[in-house]
Amino acid sequence: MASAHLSRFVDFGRKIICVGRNYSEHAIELGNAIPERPLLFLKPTSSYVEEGSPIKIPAGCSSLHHEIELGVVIKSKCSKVKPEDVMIHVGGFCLALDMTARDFQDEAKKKGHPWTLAKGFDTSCPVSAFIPSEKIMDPHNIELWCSVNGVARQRGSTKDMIFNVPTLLSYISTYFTLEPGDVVLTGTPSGVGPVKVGDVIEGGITDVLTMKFMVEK
Ligand SMILES: O=C([O-])CC(=O)C(=O)O
Ligand SMILES: [Mg+2]
Repeated sequence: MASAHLSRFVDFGRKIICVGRNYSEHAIELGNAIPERPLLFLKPTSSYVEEGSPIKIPAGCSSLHHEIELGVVIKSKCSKVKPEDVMIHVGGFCLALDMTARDFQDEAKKKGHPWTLAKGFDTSCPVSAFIPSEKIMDPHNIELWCSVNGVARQRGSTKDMIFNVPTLLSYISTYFTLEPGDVVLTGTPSGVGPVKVGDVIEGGITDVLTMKFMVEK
């Protein structure tokens, strides 16, 4: 698929598959165990929001958290692929925020309920412009950062991922057929925290791109 088409992954993508607790320091900061296998959950594509539109706090949420993450954009259909064969299905990347209603998630965790509402509400997946693969020579050696109102909150390197991108994609493809335009969010480094109405969240991949979102009611 031509990357001009792939650049509109937000319009035609079918799935957003997210990985949880893929950085030890983040798992620890929320009091969670380090996973033995990738922890997966989904967001609906209706959760996408692009720059120029705001992030909206979901009804009843009193603790909306930012989680800055590297997104991997799939360019070709594949299923049950080995780690060594999977990267040819990657068309590029994006920067994303896995916006999380932490209070909803905490309640769901206590009750053993799914995270769907905590992670999948409208505007829970702000994304940057598409980044062609050529711009990221090594997805395991990039620096992600996130600030709120100009104050640094998160800074981490993708070299600290517990499961690297080929391992994640191979594992995911064992259970879900990956399709063009699908996006895999690869987990967040430490430093997650709350935002409120009027805040400005900025994120970046050092030397590659930045993005900015306002938080509204
Ligand atoms: O909510 C969480 O802590 C799990 C998650 O999405 C992440 O680690 O990126
Ligand atoms: Mg996350």
